Amino acid sequence: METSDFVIGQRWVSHSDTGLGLGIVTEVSGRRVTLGFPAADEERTYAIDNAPLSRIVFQVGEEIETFDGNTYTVRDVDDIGGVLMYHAADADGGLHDISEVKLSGTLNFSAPHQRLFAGQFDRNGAFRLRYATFQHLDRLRGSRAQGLIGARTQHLPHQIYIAHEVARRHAPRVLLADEVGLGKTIEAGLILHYQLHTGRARRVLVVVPDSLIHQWLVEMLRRFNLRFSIIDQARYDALKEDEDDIDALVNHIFGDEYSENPFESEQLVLCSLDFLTRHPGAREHVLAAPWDLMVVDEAHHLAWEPESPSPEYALVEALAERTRGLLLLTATPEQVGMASHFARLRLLDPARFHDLDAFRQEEAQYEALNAVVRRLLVEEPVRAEDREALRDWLGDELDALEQEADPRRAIVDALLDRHGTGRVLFRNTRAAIQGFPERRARPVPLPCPPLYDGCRTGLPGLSPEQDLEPEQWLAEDPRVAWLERTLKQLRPAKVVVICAHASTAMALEHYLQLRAGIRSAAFHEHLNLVERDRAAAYFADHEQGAQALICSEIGSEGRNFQFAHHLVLFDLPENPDLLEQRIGRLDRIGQTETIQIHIPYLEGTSQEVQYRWFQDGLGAFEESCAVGVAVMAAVRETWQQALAGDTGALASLIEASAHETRRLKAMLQNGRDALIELNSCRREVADGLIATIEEEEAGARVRDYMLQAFDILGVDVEEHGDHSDVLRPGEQYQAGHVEGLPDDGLTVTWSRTEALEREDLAFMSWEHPMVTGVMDSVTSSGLGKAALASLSVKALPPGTLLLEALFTVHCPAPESLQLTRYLPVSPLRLVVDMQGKELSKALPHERLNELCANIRRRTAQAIVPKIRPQVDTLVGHAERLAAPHLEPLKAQALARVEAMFLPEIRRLEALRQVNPAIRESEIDFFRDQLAAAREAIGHASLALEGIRVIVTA
Ligand SMILES: Nc1ncnc2c1ncn2[C@@H]1O[C@H](COP(=O)(O)OP(=O)(O)OP(=O)(O)O)[C@@H](O)[C@H]1O
Repeated sequence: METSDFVIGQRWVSHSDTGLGLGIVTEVSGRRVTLGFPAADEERTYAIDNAPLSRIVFQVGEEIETFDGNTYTVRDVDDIGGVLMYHAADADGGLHDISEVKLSGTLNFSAPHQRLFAGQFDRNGAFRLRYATFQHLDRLRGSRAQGLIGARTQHLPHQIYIAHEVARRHAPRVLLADEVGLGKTIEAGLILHYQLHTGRARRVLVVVPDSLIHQWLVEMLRRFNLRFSIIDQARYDALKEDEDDIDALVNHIFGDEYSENPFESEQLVLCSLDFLTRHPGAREHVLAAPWDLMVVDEAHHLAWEPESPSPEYALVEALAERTRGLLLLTATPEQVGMASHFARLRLLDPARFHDLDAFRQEEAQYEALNAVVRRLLVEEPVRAEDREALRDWLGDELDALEQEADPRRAIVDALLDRHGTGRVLFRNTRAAIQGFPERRARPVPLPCPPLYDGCRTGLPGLSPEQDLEPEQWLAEDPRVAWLERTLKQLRPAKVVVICAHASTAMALEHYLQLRAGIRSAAFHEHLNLVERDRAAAYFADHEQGAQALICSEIGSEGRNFQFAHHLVLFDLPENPDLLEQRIGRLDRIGQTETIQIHIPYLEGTSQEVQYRWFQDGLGAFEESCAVGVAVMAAVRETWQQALAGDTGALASLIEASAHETRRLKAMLQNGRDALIELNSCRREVADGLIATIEEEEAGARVRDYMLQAFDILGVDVEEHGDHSDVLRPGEQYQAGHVEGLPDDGLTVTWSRTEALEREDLAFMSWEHPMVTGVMDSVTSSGLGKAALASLSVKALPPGTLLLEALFTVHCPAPESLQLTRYLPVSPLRLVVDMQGKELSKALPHERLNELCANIRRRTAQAIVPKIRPQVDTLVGHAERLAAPHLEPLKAQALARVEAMFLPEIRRLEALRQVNPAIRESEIDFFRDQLAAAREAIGHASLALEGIRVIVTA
């Protein structure tokens, strides 16, 4: 009997809709046949003449599955009246007779030749796309640029360096402490993007102050295509409303207010620290949810004293213990003191930072350490006294480090880590980066009105309006009239006005808007998040927007106002780090002009003292002053006396502060800062990375690939500009393969430069979700897995069969091992003939693409059953020829795994010498990971991922 004659009970598959699974013939009537598809619970009727169906016949040695889930291996097949009877063995060798009627309705032809035999083959173009996809994946996964090419950002060396250095780590736990406005949010975004893109992390929690929620949300989406979900009170309120009465009753009985944990239902969560610490339910939920990576912005809020950690610190500590990756961001790490700074380092790496006193003593050694490190990097041979110092610092570990491929670098890294903050702290400064516009202080001394007679001095003198009615001070405080005048003079220039208190900001804004007719907006903690963002957006609007934004201190943190060049400090903060935060709103990447810092102060009051101290003692207006808090601690008493009105104290305050500033800066420059700088940006590495990224972006590789894919997947492309296109679903659109293409189309650019100028265009890079989605979809689906082509070349007689086979390395392993990092895709292409000769060099892929033609589907379907034995032989030849390629790939992967884990293990062993708190189990964790990875790599195999059967004509 011909296998194409339909008989009730036979199993067939639809090659136009493979998702239906394995069908069973239920009716044959006249010229029509009806099939049931149990897996899809569907029935379809076809015209017999052109039914897109292929008969499924399992061969001896193949595995079959029955509808009750049992599997068997076929030993023999009989045809009984057109319906097949399989004689098959179970796992114990017991033989069974199984009619094909009993076969499972789900069909999973993973092997390409099985797909071919089942009629599930594609055109040549799909096979080419599949091969191209594996090749690009392999190149991209092996590239140092991987994870760094998708962001809509400029390539700034200090950011690229940090992102690359941190994001590759198994457990990225660092303090990003660049000076204000140098792009810590962007660095964190790059690290997140990298970790998510490479599958190192899936669940991310970002914790920020209330006022920065929206900015983070927007920045992550527009720059990194990362869509975060905000969890706040509103989300909890909505949850409560959604719960029906029965839930409420159950929860009431079991004492659980919310049955759902919203932190578990989202992958990328953005949340305010304040909300988490205030809302006990949220606190419990966030701790119960698993996270791979956590980011805490403005981490200086995590105050800590040895006996009394703040609730914010305690919560972050609890989360930090449960989370592999942790990024803490602050421009002013020492704002609330040295102890808190140490405590944050401890959150990151408790094994290394376990003793505050020891940490303090280490700081005293930084100058000596720096001197040795510098010499080590440039001098040859190493001086005898330096060798001695190295032996002291590193002990026996020195011997192992000397065996490394680049021993000097390994020794320097170990020194920076074991005796500095090397691995965990990154800080870039304006001085090191250069190219920032200047900041100019414009003091405006004003007479103090009698109104403030009772509160000119001490801390109240910094904001004397606090205890008065707004009507009164608005009328009499000369800073108000000056502000009105100045804003009018500066019109239409945008001006950010910052004052310490919300009440001052509110009153001022009210006055400017209603009485002075100046378009302004207020930004303070009494506005809700939406109102704050509306105010910031109104201020940012170039044409219709506000001229002035009047902020309370919360506006001085994290926000981006670099489009403005004028800053008015309506009052001055107590803390020099807060001053730096305020100026940092304008002094940020993207600022194009000199920043004018207007400082109206009332003569003879605390305001004048504070102005003179900041200006003459610390020089903190015109330059970023990282030592401000340390100087403050040293001169605190004199500062308080000066604020209290003691003019003699003011002179000594300025002198002592200037002296201490110079001394600390010089000391840090030679010690701590120098060490941190060494570690924070290695320019030659950063430049190399940027060159690699730019090389990847140059040319039109990603566009060419996507055009190839769009052609197969039915997406219409219309040229839009030099680097941009409009994409629209076409008639043959295969929605399942293309993520995020709206029905009415999408305008995209393939150029980073254009993407930075035109935010309305989607930036298509190798890491855009649509591109990665297409690549994933091609490799994980059967698209292009099997193809049939004809070839006419004189050299080969007609009817000759060739096989172009594509293999990749497969290594099933728990996801947590992240083995794809070490074992690249490594696509292997072979071309074989029936004699088992390997012809890939003689017939390169591109040449075959030119020469091969598609075979009409009906003809192909008739050919396939006839050439089945030959195809099996060709596949056998290909597998035999491929096998020897596996071992070298495994060896390479093993070397990479060891290079990752062995230094990690050695480091913990070295740290344990000084820190008994490191448990053996912590070191065992890495040893176990290494052992598991070794074992998994041992089981890696080559898998046949695609075939093109070529028939010469
Ligand atoms: N590589 C980049 N390309 C384009 N814009 C950038 C880049 N890096 C930073 N920016 C922009 O510079 C500004 C400052 O960056 P960001 O907010 O990340 O700084 P920050 O160090 O977190 O600041 P702060 O200390 O105030 O929190 C932002 O407007 C950001 O969008």
